[in-house]
Amino acid sequence: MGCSIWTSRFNFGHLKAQSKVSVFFTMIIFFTYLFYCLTGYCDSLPRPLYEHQSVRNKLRFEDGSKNQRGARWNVSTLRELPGSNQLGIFPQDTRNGQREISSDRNRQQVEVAGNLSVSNNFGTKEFPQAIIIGVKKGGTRALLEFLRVHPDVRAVGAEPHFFDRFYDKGLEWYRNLMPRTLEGQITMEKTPSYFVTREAPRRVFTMSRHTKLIVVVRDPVTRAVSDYTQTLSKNPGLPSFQNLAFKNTTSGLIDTSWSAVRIGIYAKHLENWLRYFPLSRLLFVSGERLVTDPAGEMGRVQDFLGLKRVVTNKHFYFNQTKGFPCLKKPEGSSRPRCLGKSKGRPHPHIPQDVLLRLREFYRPFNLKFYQMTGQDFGWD
Ligand SMILES: Nc1ncnc2c1ncn2[C@@H]1O[C@H](COP(=O)(O)OS(=O)(=O)O)[C@@H](OP(=O)(O)O)[C@H]1O
Repeated sequence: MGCSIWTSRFNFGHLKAQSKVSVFFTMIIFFTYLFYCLTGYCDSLPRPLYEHQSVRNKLRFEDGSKNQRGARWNVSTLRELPGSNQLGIFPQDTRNGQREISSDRNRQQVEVAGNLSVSNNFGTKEFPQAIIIGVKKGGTRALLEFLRVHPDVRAVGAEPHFFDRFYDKGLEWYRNLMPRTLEGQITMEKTPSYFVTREAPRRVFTMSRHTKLIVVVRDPVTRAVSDYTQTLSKNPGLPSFQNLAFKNTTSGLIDTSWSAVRIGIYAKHLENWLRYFPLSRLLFVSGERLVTDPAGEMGRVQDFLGLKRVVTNKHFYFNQTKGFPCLKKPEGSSRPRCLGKSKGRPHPHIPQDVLLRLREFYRPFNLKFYQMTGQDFGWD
């Protein structure tokens, strides 16, 4: 029956066999396209530039202005935008059940899995106005994830390592790694090895002398043990901590060529940065207080960055099992999340006399660092 309707409506009798075949295929293509559009995929086709612009012009902040610093997006306007759901603008539409920010890689997977935010599609890629330059194992990941909760902060998840490893790729390469930002939002990245890279201060200065620099510092002895723990986890055959820390165990001479020791001589590395940047461009965050009072430390960071104090006590809860503060609602998710297993892991036992000797070694450098920064971190 269906077949007879088909033949009565579309009588191809007068056409040659070849023409019949081409009409048949044209219709298949047409109906496939129609089906595609009905299921919503046509929205992903490229649109003319002026259409993108008009979409962008539709974006307004809640107070009615455009691009105003500190203002929030008018979410209802965004919901009305064509294709907004396909862009995954609203995290609640794209939850993927992942609870831990377990690593840089996972962070990116979370983003790729559908949590593309507004700024992934609108705005421009800018050089970072602020960089977390160190220190390794200081708590840099925690700080970056806490900052990403702020609506005016957009940050790269992975460590770009531009100013130490990939400088020859050029500044445009670096800028391209950045997430898109809207006016009023700041771009950030974190690469803890910058703090100890000799060329990094000059290179960052060349990019912009106005770059704000954040250093998360932690008791250098605990930091060294944390660093050692990380290397040990990748290489279980590693010699003992004391074997690596001392040039000679009987003389008790510290081996400063071991990076786990060298990184903790903060005063020496800071001197390098102060050749290019005034102290006012640097903020020193206490890694210890970031654990005991994350909201307090975040207050200082937001002030330094010229941001409204949005990330406060209400964003954190203390996870008893992990023994660390975790986020109630990290960026792009509405579920509580702690940092991954490699953050806040147990350290191996190091003999007390070894730790005391190392503490003694660091004392003069710590005092110098307190003087230089005007802050007493209380490690001694
Ligand atoms: N909220 C929260 N959750 C988990 N871990 C936290 C947190 N805040 C600070 N820390 C401390 O961060 C230490 C890791 O520092 P980094 O992120 O700078 O490490 S890395 O250099 O990026 O590898 C990590 O070091 P370890 O304890 O040695 O694992 C933690 O002590």
